Amino acid sequence: MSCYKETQRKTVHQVSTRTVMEDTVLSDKVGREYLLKKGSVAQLVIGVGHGMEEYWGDDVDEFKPERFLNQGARKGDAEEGPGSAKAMRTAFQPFGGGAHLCPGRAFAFAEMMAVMATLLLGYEVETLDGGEWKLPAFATRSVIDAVTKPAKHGEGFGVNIRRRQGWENVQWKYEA
Ligand code: HEM
Repeated sequence: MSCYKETQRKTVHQVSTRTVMEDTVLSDKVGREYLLKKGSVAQLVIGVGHGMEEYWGDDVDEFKPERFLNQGARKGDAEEGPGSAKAMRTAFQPFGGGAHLCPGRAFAFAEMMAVMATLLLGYEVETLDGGEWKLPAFATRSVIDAVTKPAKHGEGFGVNIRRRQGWENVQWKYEA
């Protein structure tokens, strides 16, 4: 679960687009005000909050699933600031929020868990040279990328997959 969330944090870069219905003033926590004019288009880039040190701490650039461990137990924590359960909850919006919160999120989660469980149970997955797996560098992303891609189109990032011994003839069936 924590790997799933950390992968989303590092890769989901969706943009929510809204039309401003009325002149609206937003203020930030240092008191600066921003006027959003009626009729203009506002875009909220989810990946920005996913990469801000003030929410995640100075290890924000690392792939570190442990940060999501015990999140349920930490829910009521009074602690604030970088890396706190509260800060992470505020910044972590892979499925958007509010009226347009992704209705497919449970389905997407079930699909990903099914694929991961299948791979872990039934297959051997190895790097091309048989060595340790390393997180690839990410390509520079633009605001229109929903998901961050590996640099150089994933060059050198292949894996060998084969059926695990004893699981060669297993047929997989998924029910929801
Ligand atoms: C990991 C996979 C997915 C991610 C990261 C994701 C992310 C998002 C985000 C961020 C939004 C909000 C967009 C906005 O605020 O304008 C959204 C909306 C939406 N998603 Fe997903 N989504 C995923 C999978 C799915 C799946 C599997 C389905 C359908 C089976 C789906 C259907 C929708 C629909 C219909 C909306 C529009 C909801 C509305 O406007 O009220 N999504 N999604």
